[in-house]
Amino acid sequence: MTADLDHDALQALLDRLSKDAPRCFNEGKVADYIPALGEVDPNHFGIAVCHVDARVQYAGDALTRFSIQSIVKVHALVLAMQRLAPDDIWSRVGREPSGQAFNSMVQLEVERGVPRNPFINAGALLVTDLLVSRIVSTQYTLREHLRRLSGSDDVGFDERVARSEMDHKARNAALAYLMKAYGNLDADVETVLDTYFHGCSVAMNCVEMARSVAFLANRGVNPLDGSRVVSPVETRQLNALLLTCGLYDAAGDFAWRVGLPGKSGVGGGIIAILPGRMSICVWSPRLDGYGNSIAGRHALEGLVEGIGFSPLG
Ligand SMILES: NC(=O)CC[C@H](N)C(=O)O
Repeated sequence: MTADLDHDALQALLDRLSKDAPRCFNEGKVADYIPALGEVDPNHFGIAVCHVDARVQYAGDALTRFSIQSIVKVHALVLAMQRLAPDDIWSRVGREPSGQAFNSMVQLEVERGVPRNPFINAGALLVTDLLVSRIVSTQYTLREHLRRLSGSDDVGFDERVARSEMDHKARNAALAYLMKAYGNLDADVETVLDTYFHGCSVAMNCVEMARSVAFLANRGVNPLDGSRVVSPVETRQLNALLLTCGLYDAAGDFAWRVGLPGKSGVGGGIIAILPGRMSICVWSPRLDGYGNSIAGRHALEGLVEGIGFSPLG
């Protein structure tokens, strides 16, 4: 097993992945259903890893901030797990892969307003509802949570992106109202949407993002400051959910190719966890039809191959 590539060998691997990434730049396109996201230069690529001893290594545009979008669904769920009893969460949202697009409506109707998991849009709206119903100033709390986890105290919302999402809210609003109609959403729908869109709008770079999820590689402890984020059992549960549901209806293919728990966002970011070793964040804005970064996924395949180890064998 070569899981413990030394510093220089891993750096050489990250540099090579970054150099090879432009090969993917003729495929896929930037998410433009949120107009403010459509303005991003599509040909960026960045990659960062955060080791469980808090050391960071990176290559490419790893210090350029991007819209974290659905990756925030992980941080929002963690906040809910910190503040609420398990039953309060899991009686309202499932833990099964959806096999449907991240913003699909069909299943939600058939399953009477109970989202399949917290990582599709309906599930994240539900988690947001849990948060806004119980926490005063959820946006502020979420921002502080991200700042603490990433170790960057200027991480914040991109108001232009949040507004752009609100201006094009129809589908997310439909999901939220459908849950409301089934009695599975307590708070005011517009408040839930505004809070959810602000979470999606947060701008972070690959280094900040890798740091913010390093606790998932470290049995629930943030290696930056030694603070406990979640318990070891909750860490395992979160990683299980990431592996089965983190890339929506491409979760099976991602597990097949990369073999790591992961979460993508339509800003082109993907996080992945190598338990016991490191967290990873890649970013490249061109997306495939599932809303996942093409160059990002390729790079993660290359990284796992280069490291020669995955928790799946
Ligand atoms: N997959 C994503 O990143 C989707 C997030 C986006 N803000 C949306 O709600 O549509």
